[in-house]
Amino acid sequence: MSAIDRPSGQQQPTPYDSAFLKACRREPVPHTPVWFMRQAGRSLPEYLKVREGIGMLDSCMRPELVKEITLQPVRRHGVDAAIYFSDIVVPLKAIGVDLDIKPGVGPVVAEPFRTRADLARLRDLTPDDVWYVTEAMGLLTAELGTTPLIGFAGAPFTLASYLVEGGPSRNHEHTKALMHADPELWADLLDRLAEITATFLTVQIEAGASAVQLFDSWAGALAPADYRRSVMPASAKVFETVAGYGVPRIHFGVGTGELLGLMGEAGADVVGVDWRVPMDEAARRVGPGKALQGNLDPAVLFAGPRAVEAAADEVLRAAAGLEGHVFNLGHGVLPTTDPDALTRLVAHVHERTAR
Ligand SMILES: Cc1c2[nH]c(c1CCC(=O)O)Cc1[nH]c(c(CCC(=O)O)c1C)Cc1[nH]c(c(CCC(=O)O)c1C)Cc1[nH]c(c(C)c1CCC(=O)O)C2
Repeated sequence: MSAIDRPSGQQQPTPYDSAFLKACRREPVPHTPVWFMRQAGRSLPEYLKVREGIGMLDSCMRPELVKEITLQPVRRHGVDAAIYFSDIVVPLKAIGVDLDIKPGVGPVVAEPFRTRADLARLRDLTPDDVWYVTEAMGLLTAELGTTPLIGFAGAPFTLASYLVEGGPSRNHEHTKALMHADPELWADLLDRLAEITATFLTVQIEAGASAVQLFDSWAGALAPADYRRSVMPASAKVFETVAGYGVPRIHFGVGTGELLGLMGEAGADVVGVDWRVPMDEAARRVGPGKALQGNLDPAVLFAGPRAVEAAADEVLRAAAGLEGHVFNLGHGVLPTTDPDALTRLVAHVHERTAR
């Protein structure tokens, strides 16, 4: 039985009836569910402790450690979902791309992708390449019980940006240059990445993920016409490949106010919204038939409890008319965030929205 099937008879309870999955399916909820992008990580002292002396990518390949880090924010904050501890570049590393995650910088690729010959460096991903994901997810779902586990992957465009730039980039100039100068090579590159990403998500769903999120973090750098023509087909292919499992598919990017409609159209069930667009306006842009996730500005968490509550209430007011709302930040938890501010925020949203 997969994690999303409705439990029946004497079977173990599953996450199917959790507030998070109900909100994703746009069903009535007992309270608005909350989780935070980057909830597992540097804001938690218990994370820093277990990660001591272990590289980021190494830590992603140790199932017991992944289990512990994934569970930490669930235990501490009482969030409504766990997000699997990994990184968007893990599947690329798993097929042999020479890359590392540099602390304070992000993913750095030894030899940037620029030519057709580079495509040969992107072989198919197989489940065996990421055996540790299957193992860690098995450990996690056994422990999480009715709490849903969210799997994730980087979207083809965001992965391509790291590969082509060779690392984090403000302007994505090499990536956009390739997209415009050699549309055929660009399409082939994104299609390769879509296949790898789809396989990576499939592995996670088969191992028990109750929902999956596609992070197209840097898609907001694109004009809508370029997104539609040169990026959306690859992301749509990813969503289409995993559609048959029936697990909610979340699609998120930063600065994507002008792309929200297209990001829904790409095949998402839930569209992630950053803090720049109010939730009611985001709902208009996305259109009917989709749930929304978001969108408190992560920097507001530094403003003290009263200001955080006021800002959270504003998000809830704007989202009040939505059919499905998953409360989240508009981007990831900032590393210096006070964890207690997150714990208080979860309790506040639950209290305010209890029905
Ligand atoms: C763009 C992107 C990356 N990785 C990810 C994205 C998309 C989300 C987003 O837009 O923020 C996704 C990601 N990365 C990580 C998670 C874990 C799950 C969670 O959300 O709690 C998730 C969902 C762990 C991580 N991934 C990384 C860390 C920090 C490294 C560490 O703790 O040593 C963690 C906890 C490293 C990483 N990896 C990446 C960056 C930009 C960084 C930060 C670099 C830095 O500032 O040090 C690439």
